[in-house]
Amino acid sequence: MQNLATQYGSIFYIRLGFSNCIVISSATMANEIFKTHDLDFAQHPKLAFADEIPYARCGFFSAPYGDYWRFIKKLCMTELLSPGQLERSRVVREEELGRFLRGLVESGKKKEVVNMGAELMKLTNNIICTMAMSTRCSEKDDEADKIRGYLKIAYKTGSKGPGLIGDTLGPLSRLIFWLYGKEAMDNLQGVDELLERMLKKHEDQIGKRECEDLMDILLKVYRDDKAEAKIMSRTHLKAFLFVSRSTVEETFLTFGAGRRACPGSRLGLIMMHSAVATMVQCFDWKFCGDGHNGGKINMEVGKGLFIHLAQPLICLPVVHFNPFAASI
Ligand code: HEM
Repeated sequence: MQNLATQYGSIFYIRLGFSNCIVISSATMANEIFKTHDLDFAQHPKLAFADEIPYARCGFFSAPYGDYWRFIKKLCMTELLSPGQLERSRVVREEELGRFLRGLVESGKKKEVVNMGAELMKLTNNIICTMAMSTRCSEKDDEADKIRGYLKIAYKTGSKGPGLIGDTLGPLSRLIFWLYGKEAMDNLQGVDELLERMLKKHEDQIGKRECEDLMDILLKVYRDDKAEAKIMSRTHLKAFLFVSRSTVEETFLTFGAGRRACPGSRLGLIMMHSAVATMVQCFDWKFCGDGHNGGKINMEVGKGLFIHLAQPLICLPVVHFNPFAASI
């Protein structure tokens, strides 16, 4: 895209399969799109199999710009991801970060290399799952294992076809759905049953939990008799909880902009800053990966829905400040 922009300028039109796209690459144009014409671009393209796959239209990202989207956005900004809720869930992040740090210190002491992508993914998943439903994704219990399994399959099948957005595939989408649709549907059926069980468990414990998680807050809203809350069905509720993960992209609009900008940007930055600060403050890093260029990190991007390195980032943490020294 960058090469094309150098050739064709800061605004150009491109066809991706059957989809029409406009690529913008200047601050002035971005301002024009996200401020002056924000409303015209507030509609996200729907997922390729939105009509077949349950949840596809009920999630936040794929929700059409309208009453439900406005309601969930308000709920995010005032409750779920509000500064107050982020402050209340600080202890969750501290605990998980401590666990992450302890693991790295142990690996450093044993001179064991670490797959950083996998460790950071585990850290983020654990934080988000605990904040959302008081369940750690990497615990050895049944539910956590299942969540991890479903997410893995969702990413895998999503990157093959069902996760495609817009009408990129045109009439071919029927063929792709025939190939991969069943896998996606079976997986979502499993997610649905699991979330239903977890919702029931949470419903039984309403008012008993000391620190409310996102599922508690959503359930309270769902059970509220006021008209606005009725927009939310049980499927909406589950779609919202089947949270998407994000990786960090280094652009000026990392979190998008305008009304569809990322509502989790504050939480994303908090998690990223504290993880990076911990890694820099406590360790020197020795890069040990294979498949890289003369000892340099290979920045080639892997295939899939989210931006990630094609080759795993394998490093040896060399401890230079051990915060647990007194207790270990
Ligand atoms: C560093 C981490 C993150 C990055 C780089 C990121 C980036 C983005 C981007 C680029 C968008 C699309 C904006 C657009 O379409 O214009 C987005 C949307 C979204 N993000 Fe994030 N995000 C991050 C973390 C999070 C977190 C932690 C959450 C929630 C827990 C979250 C929830 C969402 C939701 C719900 C949307 C859809 C908003 C809508 O459609 O109105 N994100 N994010």
